[in-house]
Amino acid sequence: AVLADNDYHVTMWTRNPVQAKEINEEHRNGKFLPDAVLPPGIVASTNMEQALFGAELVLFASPSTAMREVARQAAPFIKEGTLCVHATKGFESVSFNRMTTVLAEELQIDPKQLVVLSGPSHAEEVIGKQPTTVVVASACQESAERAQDAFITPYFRVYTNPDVVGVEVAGALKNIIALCAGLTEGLGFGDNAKAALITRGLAEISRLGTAMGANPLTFAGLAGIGDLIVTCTSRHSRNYRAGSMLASGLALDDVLQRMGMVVEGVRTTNAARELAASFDVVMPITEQLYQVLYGNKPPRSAVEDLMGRGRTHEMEEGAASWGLHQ
Ligand SMILES: NC(=O)c1ccc[n+]([C@@H]2O[C@H](COP(=O)([O-])OP(=O)(O)OC[C@H]3O[C@@H](n4cnc5c(N)ncnc54)[C@H](O)[C@@H]3O)[C@@H](O)[C@H]2O)c1
Ligand SMILES: O=P(O)(O)OC[C@H](O)CO
Repeated sequence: AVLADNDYHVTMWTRNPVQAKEINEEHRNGKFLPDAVLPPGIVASTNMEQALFGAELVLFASPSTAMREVARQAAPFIKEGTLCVHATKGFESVSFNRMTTVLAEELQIDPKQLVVLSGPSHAEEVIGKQPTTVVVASACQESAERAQDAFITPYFRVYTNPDVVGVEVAGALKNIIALCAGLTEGLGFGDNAKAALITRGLAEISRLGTAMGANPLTFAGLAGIGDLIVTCTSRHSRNYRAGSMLASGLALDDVLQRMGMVVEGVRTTNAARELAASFDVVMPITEQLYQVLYGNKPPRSAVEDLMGRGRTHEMEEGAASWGLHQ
């Protein structure tokens, strides 16, 4: 819808013919955005070749689990020089690859053509043209600026950033903390607990991200603290809502069934735990959520264990010195 507002001819690809028909004939996407009317110029197709014909920009927005499969189908129809942007917030299962890695492998294009778009941007508000800010990151400044030009509108402000790793890692990991924020709300805890999760969550996201090669400052930006705030506080967040349902005692499978939409934080918790182990990074919140999701640990015990951890310094080892600030 943002691209259509910028006068692009937009074709959406979906595997679901009923959804394509609804978009084409009623300009609605009822299951996902029930209250919205789509710009009438948007066309939907189940035919990948038709959808990508002549495209100068392709936006991949599948769940992370489907990215490789969708990119593989798209690859034969993407021409040289096409800008490939993705808005997916997660890692690939098993390989724990970032999404630009998956896209580079499947599309066989120069990584300079790849861009990640991330930040606090619930679709329900973007479609209503509510003021929203996002970041586009690419290894190539020109590609980032092409994406910025394509997406920027008076209600959708786009910043650029060269830190692809940081923007992708921040966007994926914030969903873990949002699940936890929903859990604490469901347990009846208050705003102090939520603020603690956001702050200490940001600390462990930054630790893993910098170990993976990110610029620490990215985590103070839109993809980092910006998306953490919105996902940990918004009624639109599926991760937050799923966390709150888990706290009510529902089994994980039942929660996912009821959500009927992707809850990226569930798989990302496993991915982050594995990445933390391989980069030798401590992620206590992620570890406790993993035990709740995959080890049947009662959420209340997880909170007790987090609160009862050994005493630590707020900053990284060596990042602060008593002598300097007294
Ligand atoms: N919804 C938001 O506000 C929002 C904002 C920014 C980023 N994201 C990210 O975008 C990604 C997608 O989220 P969403 O909200 O659109 O999820 P969703 O669950 O609402 O929709 C996912 C769509 O992908 C389709 N799909 C699933 N598996 C597929 C496959 N194998 N092949 C083809 N299509 C498949 C589903 O049928 C559905 O239409 C996620 O990584 C999410 O974190 C979402
Ligand atoms: O609904 P969620 O929890 O998947 O969050 C959607 C977006 O990532 C918010 O920026």
